[in-house]
Amino acid sequence: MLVNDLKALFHNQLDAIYGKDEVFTFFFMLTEAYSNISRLDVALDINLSITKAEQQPFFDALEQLKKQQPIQYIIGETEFFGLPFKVNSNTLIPRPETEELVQLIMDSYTNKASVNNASILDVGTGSGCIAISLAKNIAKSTVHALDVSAKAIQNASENAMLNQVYVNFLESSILEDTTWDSVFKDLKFDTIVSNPPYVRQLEKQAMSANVLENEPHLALFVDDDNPLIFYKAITNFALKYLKPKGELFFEINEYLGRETVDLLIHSGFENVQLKQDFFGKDRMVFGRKK
Ligand SMILES: C[S@@+](CC[C@H](N)C(=O)[O-])C[C@H]1O[C@@H](n2cnc3c(N)ncnc32)[C@H](O)[C@@H]1O
Repeated sequence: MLVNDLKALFHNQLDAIYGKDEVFTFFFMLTEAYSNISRLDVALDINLSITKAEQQPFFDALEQLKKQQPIQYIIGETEFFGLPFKVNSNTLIPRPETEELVQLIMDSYTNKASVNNASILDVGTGSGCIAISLAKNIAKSTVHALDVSAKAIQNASENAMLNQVYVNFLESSILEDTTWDSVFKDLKFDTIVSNPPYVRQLEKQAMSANVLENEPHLALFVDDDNPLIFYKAITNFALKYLKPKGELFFEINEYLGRETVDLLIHSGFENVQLKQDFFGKDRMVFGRKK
């Protein structure tokens, strides 16, 4: 079959669901993942063809796309901070906003030449995207990462191997403060970072079906009556386990910026700042322990 005919079939069956541009992107993500054919190859060689055996994964992907399954879960891999990450339905698909959070932490280390052998903790690591990106990019750092989900820890461990970095993964709930001493023993951190669950139930109706029906709810949702539950627990944790002058970084719900800033200020953090993401939405809050 000609690759161009296969591409036409994708447009034919999916344009009405996703729009032409998105289908174009999906198709090339699939050709690169399944047959190592680049966009340029397709554009330059209109007679390029693939065998019957090579076609099958494309037909399977087409069916999954029709059901609005995320392309990253279909391919089983995505890119974050320039690195490859395996993803599956047990882990949130890493978002570009979270790359901005990682960049913020990287910048903080550029300004902190005095910190050697930085000790970093990522709470709610999921695919490990934050922890692994920091381990890869901050020289001589020791990175620890926590998640309540054993399947997420499994996925994150595979990603650490894939990216050839060491991360100390811990399976535990940050909400159970009685376990902290046994899990963390005498560890103290220069940086604690978290992108915890922060979507309220009341925001569900504004979410797209492919997120709601495919991504793990454990990673997404909090109760409407206590939307900052993770931020409160992690802030208390940071008061105990951050070194003096250590920093706490959060990705936040765009509608709860003021409340998260107040939480850090009332907990005694200094230099507390709210930062917007690329789209101009309140997305990051950070502060320094006294
Ligand atoms: C929004 S996802 C973030 C995943 C990843 N860090 C990222 O930025 O893509 C939140 C993560 O918190 C984890 N989580 C949920 N409840 C938790 C708890 N009580 N203790 C620790 N982790 C928890 C979920 O399993 C999920 O992996």
